This record gives sequence, C-alpha cells and structure tokens, in this order.
Amino acid sequence: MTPSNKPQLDLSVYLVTDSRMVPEAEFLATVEAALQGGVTLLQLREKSLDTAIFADRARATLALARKYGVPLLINDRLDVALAVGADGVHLGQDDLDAHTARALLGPNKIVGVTVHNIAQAVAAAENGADYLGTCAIFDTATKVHPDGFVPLGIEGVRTLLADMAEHPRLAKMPIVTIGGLNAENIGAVMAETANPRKQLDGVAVVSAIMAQPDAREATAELVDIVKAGKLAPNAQYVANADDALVQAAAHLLAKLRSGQTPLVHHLTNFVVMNDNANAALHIGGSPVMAHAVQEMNDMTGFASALVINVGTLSEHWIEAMLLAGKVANERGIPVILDPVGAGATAYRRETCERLLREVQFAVIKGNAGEIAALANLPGLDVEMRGVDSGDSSPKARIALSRALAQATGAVVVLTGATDFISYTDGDEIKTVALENGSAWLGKLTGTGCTTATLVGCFAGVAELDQRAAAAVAGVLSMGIAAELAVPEAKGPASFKVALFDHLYTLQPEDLVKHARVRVVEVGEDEE
Ligand SMILES: Cc1ncc(COP(=O)(O)OP(=O)(O)O)c(N)n1
Ligand SMILES: Cc1nc(C(=O)O)sc1CCOP(=O)(O)O
Repeated sequence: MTPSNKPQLDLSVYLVTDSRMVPEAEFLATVEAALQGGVTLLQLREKSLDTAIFADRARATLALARKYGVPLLINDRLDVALAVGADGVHLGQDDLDAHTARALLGPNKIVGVTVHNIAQAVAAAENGADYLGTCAIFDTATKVHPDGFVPLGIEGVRTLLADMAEHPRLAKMPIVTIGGLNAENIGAVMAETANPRKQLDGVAVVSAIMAQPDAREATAELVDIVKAGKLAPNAQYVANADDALVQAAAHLLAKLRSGQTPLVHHLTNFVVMNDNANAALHIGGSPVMAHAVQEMNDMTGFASALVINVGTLSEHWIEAMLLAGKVANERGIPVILDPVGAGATAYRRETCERLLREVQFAVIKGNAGEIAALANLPGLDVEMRGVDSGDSSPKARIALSRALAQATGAVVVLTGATDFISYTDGDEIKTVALENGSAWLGKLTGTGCTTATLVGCFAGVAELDQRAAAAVAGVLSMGIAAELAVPEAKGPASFKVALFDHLYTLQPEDLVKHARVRVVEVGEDEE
C-alpha cells in the first residue's frame, strides 16, 4: 500500500460513541443515523466491553462506516483496531504511545492523540500523530476525570491554538476539542478559540449525538454550525477588508512577476545587505547596493526606487544618502526611509532630521519606537492628540502613524504584531491594519529592513497614486511568505530558507487569498 491509501481525515463533526447512552439494540441504528446526518469521523469508544464483544461491535460499526465512507478509529485498543482492520486509533496520554502505534499500524492508518498542552502536542507530532484532540474543554458527565482535573476552557484551547500556529511541526496539524460540547456552544467555541492562523478543525462529541432523540437531526445541526464556524474567523477581514488596496497590491506583484524588473538602489546597512539583495531578487526586483557619493547621481538616476536605511551610518554615507534622495526627488523616483534605531543616538536623530528636512519620502517604515522618534524631531509639525508618550497601545500606534503621515505626506508603515499603514488620500488620512506575519520573523535579524526592500520593489512598479498599495504589498508579501514558511521550518535557519523560497514563489492570488487587512475607522478604540 502507498501513503495515498490513507483515509481522508475530516474532523468537522467527530462522533465518539458511548453505547451506555442508548439501549443495546439501538446502538448501530444510532450510529447509522449519525452517519446519515453527516458525521465526518467515527471513534468506537467502549470502556467496559470484553475484548471479543468489543471486536464484534467494531466489525459491525466498521461495516456501517464503510457504507458511508467515513473512517472508523478505535479508542485506546490497538489490538482491536488491528484485528478488525479499522482505520486507526485514538490514544490518550496513558495509553500505548503514538510512536509504537504508528510502527504497528504503518503509515496508512490514522493515529490521533489526546493532548493537554503544547509540549504533549509537539511530542505527539514527533511520534507520528495525524491529528490531536484536546482534553476536555468543559466539564462533562460523560467521562470521569481524575481528581484535580481542570478543563481547558476557551482560554486554554485558544492558547494551545496560538502556540500551535507558531510551531513549525504544529501549524498545520489538525485538531479538535471535546467535552461538554453541543449545538448551543460549539459556534462560540469555534469563534472564540480561533486566531487568524489557526482554528479548530472541528468538534468531537458524545452525548450531543448519542443521547439525542434524533441522532440524524442532531448531527445535521452540528454539521451546519461547524461549517459556518470554519468560515467565520476570517469573516471580519472579508467584511472589512480594504479590497481595493489588496487588489492593487496583487496587481503590483503581477507586474513584478510579469518581468518588469525595477532597479532598486539601496543605501542600506552592512548587516542586511546580502539578505535585502536576495529578497529584492526573489520578489522580482533588481537590487543594487551602492554607497559612494561619486556614483549617486548615475546610480539613483537609473533606479526605479531608492531605499535609505540608517542602520550603519558614517559621514560619507550620510552625504550619499542626501545626494541620492535629492536626485530621486528631482526625477520622481520614490524614496523609502527605514529609520533603524532612529531614537538610539543623537547622531541618528540628527541624520533623520536632516533626511526628513531635505528629502521627500514616499514611504517611511519603522517600528513604534522609530516612528515615535521621528515624530518627536524638531521641525516636524507632528500633532498627537490624546496620546501619551510611551503609550504602546494599538490606539497610540494608530495615532502615531497617522500623525507622521499627516506631517510628512509619506505613507507611514508602523510595524508590530499588527502593522498599521497610514496614508493621505486627498485631504483625508486613512489607516489600514495588517495582521499577517509570524513571531518567527523576530528570530531573524533584518526582517524589518527586508520589508523596506520589498516595499521599494513594489514602489518601483507603482504609479504615483499607488504608493499606499506598494507599502501594503511589501508588508503583505513578507507576512504571508512567513506564514507559508512556518510549517516547513525546523528552526530559525530553515525558516529563513523557506521564507526566501516563498518570497520567490509568491503569486498575486496568494496575496488576495491570505491577506488579513482591514480598514481602521478614525476614532476606533483598538484596545
Ligand atoms: C477526539 C477525542 N479526543 C479526546 C479523547 C479522550 O481520549 P483519552 O484521553 O484517551 O480518554 P478516553 O477516551 O480513553 O477516556 C477521545 N477519546 N477522543
Ligand atoms: C471521550 C471524552 N474525552 C474527554 C477528555 O477529557 O479527554 S471528555 C470525553 C467525553 C465527552 O463527552 P460529551 O461530548 O458527552 O461531553
């Protein structure tokens, strides 16, 4: 058998049986009704049957499962699963370990493992589990738990999903929760445990089907709720997404992919130079790193965009930056400023002040500290209403990006867990929030600088009125490539390789499909 013979796993509505909930003669009929109602996975769980009777019941249940094309797993008992040729097993932490079960069952059977925390989830994945089931989310009368057991609650499952989303081995690992679930609470459970990158793949239930007067109808109701719940987490983005900006960003990527190769002149720091050049190349730009004052006039003149990064400054470089910026401004070439560590030293502050005074920037990209340092520079008429200095709340960061956009006329990209991009649209300042990305980006040096490079590449193919879209495209490309890279990564080094591979293969439709962008309403309390 080849691995492709493995049954398809759909955890949406996972029925775990309990024959104590129905009269003996009605057990199979109840299971069949549930299958007719749309159960997607079946687990035979018998805690008190003798082995021979358990095996007989397993054979009969397997015949039904086959009739409806739904896989049947056996709870705890690998021997029974092997004896009847079931599709796999579900194992708890005190049962046979998943590694041994996998070795005995082979690659084409399904192994599910109950986990209580992220460490057990990692171990289960390493031992060959196909999916995870959490321990109980809520109290339930169906299973007697050991003294002191505390259900995970919504918060516990939410934390587990958030941790899984960040773990290379777990980002794509299917997961269900169980315990006290029914038609009244599963919608909220699905919605409230989800994060933008990971949600439950379904729910496992016993009494919500087995103990219902009409198992078929009860199942059908659960199926509808779970289906809706699986669509819902991204609904806020679909509903509020600034579609026009995302479409414009995708259009700019299409230009890069079609072979328009903008030359992007960088005056950037030593630490990131090579990575930035490769990122520019992979997204479809042509990088040049030139710092000599003597060639600024020519080099910037050839370029489609200029990126100025103040990470490793010297007198000679500052002179070159000012000259290149002025040449770019004269020729209508967009200039991107990355004010790395802007507030760290007087030298950097003074350099940024000179740059902002003498060069008109199309895009300024920095973290909250860097943007705040620019906003505090003398000579910039930045008006911050209702925000205290040192306030790092989303509300303060939105206000900061808007104020700097207003004062400079540049598109301001304020990076963080949520990136805020503010820009002027006629007289009005607009802000969008972008929520793509991964904490793994923080484990590599220079990913912020690389985002500025990407913005530079997009700005190099953008019209004058598409500079906000160019900023959105750069930030989205980095965030989405990172999300796609996480499942392939074993650690920071392999994450970096996967990240650059995904920058190379990223397509316009990926931006549209994965973008989590929403418009920030003025006055919106983001806390
Ligand atoms: C889908 C699913 N999730 C969790 C469990 C619980 O498994 P376990 O911890 O092995 O407890 P018992 O089922 O053996 O009581 C499950 N069975 N199914
Ligand atoms: C089978 C099972 N395992 C649990 C765990 O905590 O791992 S709770 C449970 C029973 C869930 O039954 P109901 O859907 O009727 O609440």
